[in-house]
Amino acid sequence: MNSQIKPLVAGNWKMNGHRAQLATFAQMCRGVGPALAKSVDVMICPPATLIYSLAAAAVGERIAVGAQDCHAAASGAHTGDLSAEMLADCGARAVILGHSERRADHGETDRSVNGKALAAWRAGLTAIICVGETEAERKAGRAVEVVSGQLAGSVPEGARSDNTVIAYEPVWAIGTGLTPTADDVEEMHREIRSRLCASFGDHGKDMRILYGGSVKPGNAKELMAVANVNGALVGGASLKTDDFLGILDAYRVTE
Ligand SMILES: O=C(CO)COP(=O)(O)O
Repeated sequence: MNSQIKPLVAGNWKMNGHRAQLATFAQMCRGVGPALAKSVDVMICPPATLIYSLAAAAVGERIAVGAQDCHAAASGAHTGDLSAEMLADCGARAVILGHSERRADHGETDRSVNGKALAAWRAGLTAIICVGETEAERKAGRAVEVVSGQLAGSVPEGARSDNTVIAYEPVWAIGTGLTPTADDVEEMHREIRSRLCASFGDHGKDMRILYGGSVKPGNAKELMAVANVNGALVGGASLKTDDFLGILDAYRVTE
């Protein structure tokens, strides 16, 4: 286990969940006791429609609430968009940025993600910046090059370990049940760490690097034990209490 950095397990609910899922969130909160919360930070990033209610339900609990995207501006004529300030106002503490689904569906670029990260910091939110190669890029032997380029373009100057989290999510592992081998994860996370250290010095050393892509209770322990893996960004398995708590078991300390 990576001892000196406190890991973070964040659930990304994507475009799933109605108000009925408040009950699921309450169950999850009951499953995260003080001992577990000592070894891992836990977060759920619901769709924007649920941020306020989940954040209200999270008061006094050990699960934080985050968002899935923000606009780079603080306010203005941007129909349908939400600013980082609005998300913070609703109780979000962090925002996922540059997820591959947003890069694919909404044409987000490293440059736009960079602007959104600055907006997140401006509003006092932690930016969870996603990077990851496609299957074709991995097969072409370009995975490290692609991820390095995304890091260089998406993570603004001034990134610190307390305002930025990196999430490595190979696109081909998202929602497919496929995961890279532990060796492949280790290689990529080592590469990401060395680039973060080169760009951000001590902050790069301490910045959390999450792994995301088909994390399940059955593989969490192995993946979370890989060097420089400081937690997980979980999609499908974060929608069900048992699955999510099963992933968190990777951080339960048995006495
Ligand atoms: O995209 C993801 C989290 O952001 C990963 O999704 P899955 O865990 O469903 O593969």
